[in-house]
Amino acid sequence: MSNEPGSVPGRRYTVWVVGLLVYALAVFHRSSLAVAGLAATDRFDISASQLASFTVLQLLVYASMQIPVGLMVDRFGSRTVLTAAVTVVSTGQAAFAFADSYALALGARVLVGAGDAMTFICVLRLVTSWFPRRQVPLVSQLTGNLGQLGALAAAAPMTWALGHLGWTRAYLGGALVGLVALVLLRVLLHDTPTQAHLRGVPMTARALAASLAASWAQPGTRLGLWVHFSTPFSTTLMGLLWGFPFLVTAEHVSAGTASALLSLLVATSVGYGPLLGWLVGRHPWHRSTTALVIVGALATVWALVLLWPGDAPLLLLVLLIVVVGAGGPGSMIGFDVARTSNPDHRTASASGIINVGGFTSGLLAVLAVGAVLDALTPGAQDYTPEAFRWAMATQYVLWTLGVVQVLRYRRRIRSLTTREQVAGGSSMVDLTPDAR
Ligand SMILES: N[C@@H](Cc1c[nH]cn1)C(=O)NCC(=O)O
Repeated sequence: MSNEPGSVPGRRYTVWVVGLLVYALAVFHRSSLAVAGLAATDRFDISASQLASFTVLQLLVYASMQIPVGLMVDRFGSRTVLTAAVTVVSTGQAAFAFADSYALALGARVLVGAGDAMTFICVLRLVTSWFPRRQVPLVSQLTGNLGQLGALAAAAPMTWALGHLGWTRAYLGGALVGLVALVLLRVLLHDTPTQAHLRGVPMTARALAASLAASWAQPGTRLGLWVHFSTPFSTTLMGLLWGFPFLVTAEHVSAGTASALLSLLVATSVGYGPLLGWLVGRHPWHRSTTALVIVGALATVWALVLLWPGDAPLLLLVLLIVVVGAGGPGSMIGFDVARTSNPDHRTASASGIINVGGFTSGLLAVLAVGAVLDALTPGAQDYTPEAFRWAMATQYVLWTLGVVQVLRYRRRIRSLTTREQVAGGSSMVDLTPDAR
């Protein structure tokens, strides 16, 4: 019944918009270093790999917190965890504003990663509680995609703020937006149409482990994890760290064109939402096929760019960006598979398991590219186009692993469910010994 709150359409959208704004703010903080690389190198007197360590550490903290955060959301509800999220991310960003050493700045990025890690799963849980079941795939897609607008706010406006207001005021300004978000969420956001706070039952460590094991035992949770692993890392790689240097150094486009291409990446990523949300809601049996098509398109367009003799033409780079933009939205399919494979009281912890996938593959991709670049240009000041091509080609290792696992778990789930069951909104498998 909690999924059919038909009498509250107005409040439903208010809650969703507030949740979406808080998520977009988290994405803003997550991405706010992308345009500040040179300023950060100067301020903390650090090398390129120390600069990359900010992003790596942030992703590591994010990925490692997903399962505890999922359990926290199922136990304490989205409103409470979102309040903690905004407080922690804003404190981290304020600390980053005043940090004057590499060590302090790293500590601040840990807080930013931790607060960010607590946000998205809360908002997905709100969508499940407030929207009718049939609308959940589309609204979840729109949440993930529109939230990326936070990355756009972190591009040009942050460049302007850094240039005109200076480091401390630019980052502090971002942190202060958190106060507005806190007021909005305390006043307007309730966990469900009937409860301000949705509390799960207190559980012992043993019961928590059993609940996680039950989610993990569902083949749909594992399928969702591998869908989320395979689809988004190209987008992360390009959007968070290596996109700009790859386009400028390996493809010889100007800094302005590279910035425009990276803004296009965010814009296209937002644009895929309605199409994928509709496809997933309409053809749930083919969710994994949709994800595999996206991975196939990514692998193909990257092959064209990397094998192109000399610099790829601008049109091909635009195509690359448009296809890479589908990775983030494609990963949302993973959350949908996990949602329909688990009961409502485990939705958030199942989402936490899923979210580990894409942030682990993103982290591995960022590290692999850095490692190959360093190995192929030891001691060199500038990376060569050749080194960049080999570095970007490491993505094929992750795609191969992801596709093998997606095929494996989809075969399993398809042998244990029927098309009718999945079309009816459930891919949950009865795993009790009697049922097998
Ligand atoms: N894949 C993202 C969401 C997304 C949607 N479109 C582009 N990206 C995801 O898993 N998000 C989790 C988060 O915390 O951002």
